[in-house]
Amino acid sequence: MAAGSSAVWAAQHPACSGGKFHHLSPSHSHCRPRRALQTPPALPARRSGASPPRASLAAAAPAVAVRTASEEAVYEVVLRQAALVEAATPQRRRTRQPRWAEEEEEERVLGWGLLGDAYDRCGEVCAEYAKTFYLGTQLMTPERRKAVWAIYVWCRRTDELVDGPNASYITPTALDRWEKRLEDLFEGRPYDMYDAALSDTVSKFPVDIQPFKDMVQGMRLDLWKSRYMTFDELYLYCYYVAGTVGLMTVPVMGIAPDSKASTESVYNAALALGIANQLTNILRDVGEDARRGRIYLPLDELAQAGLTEEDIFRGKVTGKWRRFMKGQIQRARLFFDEAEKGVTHLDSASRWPVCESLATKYNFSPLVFVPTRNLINFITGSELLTYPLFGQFLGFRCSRLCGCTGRSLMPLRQTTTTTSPSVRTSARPRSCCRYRLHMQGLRLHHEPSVDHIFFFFSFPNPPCFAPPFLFFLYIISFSCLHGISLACSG
Ligand SMILES: CC(C)=CCC/C(C)=C/CC/C(C)=C/CC/C(C)=C/[C@@H]1[C@@H](COP(=O)(O)OP(=O)(O)O)[C@]1(C)CC/C=C(\C)CC/C=C(\C)CCC=C(C)C
Repeated sequence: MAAGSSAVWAAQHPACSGGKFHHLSPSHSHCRPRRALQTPPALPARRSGASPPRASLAAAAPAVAVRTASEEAVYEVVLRQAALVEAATPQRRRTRQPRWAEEEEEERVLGWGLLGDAYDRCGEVCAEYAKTFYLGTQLMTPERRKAVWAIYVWCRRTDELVDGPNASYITPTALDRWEKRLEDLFEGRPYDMYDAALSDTVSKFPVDIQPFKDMVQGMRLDLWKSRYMTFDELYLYCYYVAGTVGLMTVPVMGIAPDSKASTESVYNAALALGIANQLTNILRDVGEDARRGRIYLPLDELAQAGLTEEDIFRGKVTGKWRRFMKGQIQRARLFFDEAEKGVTHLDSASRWPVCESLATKYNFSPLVFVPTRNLINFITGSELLTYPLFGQFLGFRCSRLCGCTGRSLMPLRQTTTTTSPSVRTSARPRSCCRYRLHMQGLRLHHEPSVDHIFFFFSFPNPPCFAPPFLFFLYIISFSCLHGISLACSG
């Protein structure tokens, strides 16, 4: 499990190491492993040293390699999902029937009727919200592609509950209802077309409900929690809202039949990719979050760096801030490293969209990818880490705004719940600009903005002296080669 940073944290808090639930208190009840997490069924025997991220951490903090409370809790879900997959596909390493035969059969089952329509609708949503990802899924077998679409749509809708146009009306009760609806669809009682597609998916693939429930739990946190005292707390949040995506999708994407890696290690990598992405988003959005009164940074580490909440709110860039951010970036990199190791063990037809997710974050033209890692490089290199605090103030917007439409994915019924003022003010603020534009019915295209300039800083030794078209080629080849080498290796 990705845990590099936690080991660093544990190294700084030796009294708290040892996997004890040392920091749990009533005020941090979300950190308490829930019953479902504590008693997973049929766990496979735990291999010693089976948690790769620990190894990657060992370099950073060789003395400590013990899971923290959150990591323990998440690890249980990983084991549980891995066990489910192992049980469902005992012969996964054997050769399969030819791909064309699989595809023909899948098309026959999914290609027509109401279910076919439901999946097509999911595909349309993906194509609208996540174009590059959608294109990547075209390389998957039809059944897998459609299943990943269905999962994507459920995640997007869940996220939209607290991040969409009706976020201020969402209460814990509304999230409880959403979770009940999830349970129903897992039991074959879908509520609408999108649910029907997911219901079909979970009946065909060995997907555990726990990561889905955990994502809802992450949305619950967002309703009331705006501070994270330690990285352990933040880690759990990142698992809830992003690490879960990896656990949901790998059972669908499949592990390469000839892979020698343990199922568990592939799941650890998948988890790491989600966490790496979320940490990157957090570092990118420090300024935007601060303007909403939120700090998704470990406050104890902030204090150790000699920084206060006030410094964040003031957007003051100092030597202390840069040093602090470098540490945070280093941590995100460890998670990316961990994720990268797992990609080659995925079924070859499923690797592309993952490589896209690993290698790209913002597409500022239909052709050009900017690697996610390079968002991290950019945060490190560009004007020495000032962007997360100032970028948003200066009005830089990410081109992830591309491709949004004014259509909400939520049924009206789900979003008209009334709420108390306190809940209303604490609803998650991210991407609200995007949704404000949604509300105004505007369609956003590639925003010409200063953030394009930043891409100059986002590559090692950028050829800033080159003519623009050479630079253009440089970007394409850098991103594509990285993606291709990942997808083809192994
Ligand atoms: C193949 C593939 C990439 C599948 C993932 C498809 C899928 C189901 C995506 C759901 C994404 C989603 C809508 C989640 C809701 C919560 C949320 C918003 C999480 C954040 C994502 C998106 O960031 P973005 O910046 O685009 O979002 P905002 O505009 O800020 O709202 C997250 C950061 C989570 C993204 C998680 C991943 C990319 C993890 C994917 C992991 C795998 C596919 C496993 C890979 C396997 C190995 C072995 C490495």
